[in-house]
Amino acid sequence: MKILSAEQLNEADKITLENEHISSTRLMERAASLVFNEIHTRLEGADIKIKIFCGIGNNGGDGLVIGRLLHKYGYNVEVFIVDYSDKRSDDFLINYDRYKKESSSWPEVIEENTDFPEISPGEFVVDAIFGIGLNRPAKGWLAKLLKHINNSGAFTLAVDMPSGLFPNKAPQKDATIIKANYTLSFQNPKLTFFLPETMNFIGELQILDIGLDRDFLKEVKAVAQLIGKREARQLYRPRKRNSHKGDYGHTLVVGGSYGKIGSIVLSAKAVLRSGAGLCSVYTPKCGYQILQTALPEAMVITDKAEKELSEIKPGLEPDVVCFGMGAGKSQTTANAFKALLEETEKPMLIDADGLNMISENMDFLNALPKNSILTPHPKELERLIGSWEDDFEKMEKVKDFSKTNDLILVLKGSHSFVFSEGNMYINNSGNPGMATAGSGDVLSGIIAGLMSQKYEPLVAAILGVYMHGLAGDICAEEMGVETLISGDLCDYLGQAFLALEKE
Ligand SMILES: NC(=O)C1=CN([C@@H]2O[C@H](COP(=O)(O)OP(=O)(O)OC[C@H]3O[C@@H](n4cnc5c(N)ncnc54)[C@H](OP(=O)(O)O)[C@@H]3O)[C@@H](O)[C@H]2O)[C@H](O)CC1
Ligand SMILES: [K+]
Repeated sequence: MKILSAEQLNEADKITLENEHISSTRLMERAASLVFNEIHTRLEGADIKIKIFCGIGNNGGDGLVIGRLLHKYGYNVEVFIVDYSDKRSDDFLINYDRYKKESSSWPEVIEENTDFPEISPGEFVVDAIFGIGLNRPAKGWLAKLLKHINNSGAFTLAVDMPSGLFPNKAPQKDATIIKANYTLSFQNPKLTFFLPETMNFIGELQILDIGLDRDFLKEVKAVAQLIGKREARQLYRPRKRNSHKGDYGHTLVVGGSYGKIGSIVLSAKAVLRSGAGLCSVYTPKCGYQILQTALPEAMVITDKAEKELSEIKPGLEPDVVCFGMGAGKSQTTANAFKALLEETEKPMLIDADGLNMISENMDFLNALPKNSILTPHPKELERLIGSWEDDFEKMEKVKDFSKTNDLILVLKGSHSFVFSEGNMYINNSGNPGMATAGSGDVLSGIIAGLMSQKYEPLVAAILGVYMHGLAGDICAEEMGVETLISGDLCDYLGQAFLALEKE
């Protein structure tokens, strides 16, 4: 699904009105009715106190329509006009009049602190103060009102966006923003819904298709692509019936050091569980028995050194090399890594200590095969590209870094991001249970396993990140987020592939 900016959504709005020959008031009615339906379906007429806070723009107009419909269906609803400006929009005014005509009570107007209503924890708040039109931080009594709502403990539903959050810009450090329990957003998700600094404001997210112009939405260049099941399924290639293990490639996992052999066991297991035909592991001598015992399906080749990688001479030609997990970063290993980079022509996957060694020897980047994949977590990323002011600066820096160096960068996080050629893909599977030791080693193995099956590196990165999250989601459903450990992710990959194939 495309993530669009406020400007693009306003443009879509305009084109829809022209092409459908409808008024903006009709479109508002359509959008807000969908929000009403969602509320009505869940509340089923319950006698719960509903307070709707409406701004004076079109987000506020939506709030008035929702209020009118809830009133019509007999809900216990109170509407408040948050009067932060006298530039009321036309559709706000039309719906303000309609609300007054069709409802027995008139909305209360809030103009200062003393007008704030009391809100109890058991109430239901609808936040329709600001939508995508927010263009500066909320200040003064308005910011206090947002805090008042946040502190009430009431269940808060945000219409289109939590008020105070920009759709495609970082908030100021001290900004006041509605902390929604649930966000019903129109047509397309907005970028700040997925960034680490702002994702916690939206609560649970649901996108409502309000029928904006299909052709426009198809053609417009997205700010980013959100990768869900539908998108992942389009990338997935089911196996042909008539095939053998040679068709699915050979992955070489290189890494491990004394005390860190578990990392490559996890990666190698994930390589095989994601469908690679063959997996070899190149590791210091101390890893031999562990690997042969823990993963008999893998072949093991050992370095001449006992405890660390000293020269990487596997004597075979794999389809893809997955390097770095548990490798350590001694000078000996760094030299071996540099030589490996220089000898390898096919795109590689580099993780963990491989990334750290690059950060300490940035000239290694010149030897990295084009289209290789780097999979840093935020700390490893910082070592690679330096620090950033906010999520937006980080994204710009990563885009530049991946473009300048002709590589694909997977930034791991609650929503992992994939960057390639200036484009951004945001993963929408996964859960907090996956923040556990070795989770990244499994991800590297999945992506490398897909690469060896001749998925293009970018496709392998996007699909791999999605499958990793999906395995985690299925696993967490069954065992809970606390209990999940990385080995489980490998074990649940099978269910994840089955779930992907299912409609
Ligand atoms: N896009 C669509 O397809 C549809 C959108 N709908 C809804 O419309 C809103 C967007 O409405 P809009 O009127 O553009 O903007 P807002 O309601 O979010 O904001 C209103 C005005 O508030 C002013 N503003 C911005 N920031 C502040 C601030 N910090 N303090 C005070 N005032 C502020 C700003 O005007 P200025 O001229 O003062 O700058 C805004 O214009 C969208 O989110 C949907 O809910 C439709 O109903 C369906 C179609
Ligand atoms: K809102």
